[in-house]
Amino acid sequence: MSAVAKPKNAAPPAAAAAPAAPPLNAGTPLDLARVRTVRVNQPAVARRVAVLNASRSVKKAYQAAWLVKAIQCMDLTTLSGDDTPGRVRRLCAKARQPLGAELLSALGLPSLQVGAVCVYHEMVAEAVQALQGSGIPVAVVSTGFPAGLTPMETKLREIELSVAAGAQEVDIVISRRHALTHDWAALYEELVSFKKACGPAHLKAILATGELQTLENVARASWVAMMAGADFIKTSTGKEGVNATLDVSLVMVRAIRDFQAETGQVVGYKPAGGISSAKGALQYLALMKEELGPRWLQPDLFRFGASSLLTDIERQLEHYVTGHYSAAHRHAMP
Ligand SMILES: O=C[C@H](O)COP(=O)(O)O
Repeated sequence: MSAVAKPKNAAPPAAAAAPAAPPLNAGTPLDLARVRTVRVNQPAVARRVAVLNASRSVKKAYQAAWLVKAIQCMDLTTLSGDDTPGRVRRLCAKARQPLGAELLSALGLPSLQVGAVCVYHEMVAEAVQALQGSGIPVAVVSTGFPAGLTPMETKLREIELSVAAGAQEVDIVISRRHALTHDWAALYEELVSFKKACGPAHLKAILATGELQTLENVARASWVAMMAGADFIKTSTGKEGVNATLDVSLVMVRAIRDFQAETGQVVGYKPAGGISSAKGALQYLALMKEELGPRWLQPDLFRFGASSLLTDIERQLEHYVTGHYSAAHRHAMP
């Protein structure tokens, strides 16, 4: 990077002190009557999303501060069949230092790191070792990710092995058929078993919303997952035809809001899949702030699941401090 100077007339992004993390979600008994009352007003969702899409995004120092927040809330991810220990080590180095030293200093930040590193089970031990001493947790995708069509026994063993290898967060996939056939009791039981197998690790429930057919199914599956003790609800694996969208996100965050109002339990949110632009990330941050409040802009309650988003954020931040865009390949992910 060419010499970077702090832009004039612009405050540097502030590094806010982290609030105390909420306890794990204890869940509730399955309340089928409550699940069945969940409705989604689709025209209202479309109107709200249109407003979000039309909103002018924040500029200059405010935008830089929000993009730094997006990095802090990122599950930096590699989920490829050709992942290697070397790639995972490079990803972990990036997780520890997501921005170059010069850029970091120009932003006035003493340090910065991502929310977590997300990998397949076979890469957990490598990631745990590479992140030692950083405080960055390792998240693992599990339970037959991405389709979730392996035997239950295998799924539970997979969770146990990953937690034993040091994963602190487990991103499980639900059996979509339970939501598609409205067998909410089966979905609840499955998730309760996953939660038990996680022990002290956080359970992040991937609903694979692009395969659930209706927003009502998304809303009801969100409720069942939270009743079963999910600490986060997550949209997608990144492998479905349709991944994270603002529509499903609105439905899911409103379920989180209502669940908290009715039970007192605080649940996090993770949109994932296809979020690769800084502009898109800003829309999600605005959604979280407006729908759930600033507490959901902290990494213990909000994460982006993304494999390539950091590249664009880095470019935008470099533009903020230098006034120039660099080539995307200069910020390529490992
Ligand atoms: O959970 C994370 C997703 O798999 C990442 O999806 P992406 O590669 O489209 O960013």
